[in-house]
Amino acid sequence: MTILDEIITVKQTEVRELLQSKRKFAITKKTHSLTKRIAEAGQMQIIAEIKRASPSKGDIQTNIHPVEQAIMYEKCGAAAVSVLTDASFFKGSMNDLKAVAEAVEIPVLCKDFIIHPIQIDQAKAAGASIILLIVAALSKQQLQELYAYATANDLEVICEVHDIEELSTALSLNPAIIGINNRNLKTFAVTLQTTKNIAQQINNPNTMIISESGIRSRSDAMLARDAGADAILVGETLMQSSNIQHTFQQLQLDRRKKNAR
Ligand SMILES: O=P(O)(O)OC[C@@H](O)[C@@H](O)c1c[nH]c2ccccc12
Repeated sequence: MTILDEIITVKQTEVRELLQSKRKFAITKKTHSLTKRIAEAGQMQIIAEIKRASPSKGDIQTNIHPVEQAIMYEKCGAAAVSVLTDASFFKGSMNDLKAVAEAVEIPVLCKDFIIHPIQIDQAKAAGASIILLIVAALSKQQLQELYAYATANDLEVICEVHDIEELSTALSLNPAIIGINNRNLKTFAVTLQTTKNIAQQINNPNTMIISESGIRSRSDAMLARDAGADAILVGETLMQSSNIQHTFQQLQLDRRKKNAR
């Protein structure tokens, strides 16, 4: 059993409990657009993550205050804040997301393992503007249904892929945003080569590409940018930084010209 299988088993239990609880989630919440921010930006954008711990790294930073961290990210020019809401493996919570979404004016990404529409209702009610759908964690049908459900609810979706096969599944949705995860969620192996290999296969110049995971330095950011990334998603490096502003400056780069992919 891979770690991804383990996580999905826990999610199935969480979904069952949510459904049994008959909790109702608020349906009206204004959302902010990540695609708009990316389209209007001259620089490659940074999506900055709140991540206390992870299954691959254990504790990363357990005593930060999510709201203060998110406000700092916003001040430094983050395009969006990603909040890990999974409790069992990442020590996050939906309350973190809610508190962050109330405190910032930029879009907030609910970073979780979504397998059921009720999690989308919950994320939206907590203030998320964007959700993540992990192709490796879903059947084709689940992916299609969840994608349609989220977009019908005015949420933006990052369709996350790790290999070419997952990319072709994702592309069948004609998604606005593809997230290329440099970390294999089954083995935890990280290589930025993944962004390069996969981005090459994305021919639609309007599809936004986010390079996710393992970005530590300016040269990593350059590699992602040169591979065609419109944005990078950075967790650990920012969570462990003693000077977030400086780390942002290191990672901020001008965009490559469109069509140069
Ligand atoms: O901390 P990193 O290596 O900068 O990675 C951030 C982000 O990409 C990573 O947290 C992530 C990407 N996809 C995910 C899916 C589930 C959980 C976590 C993730």
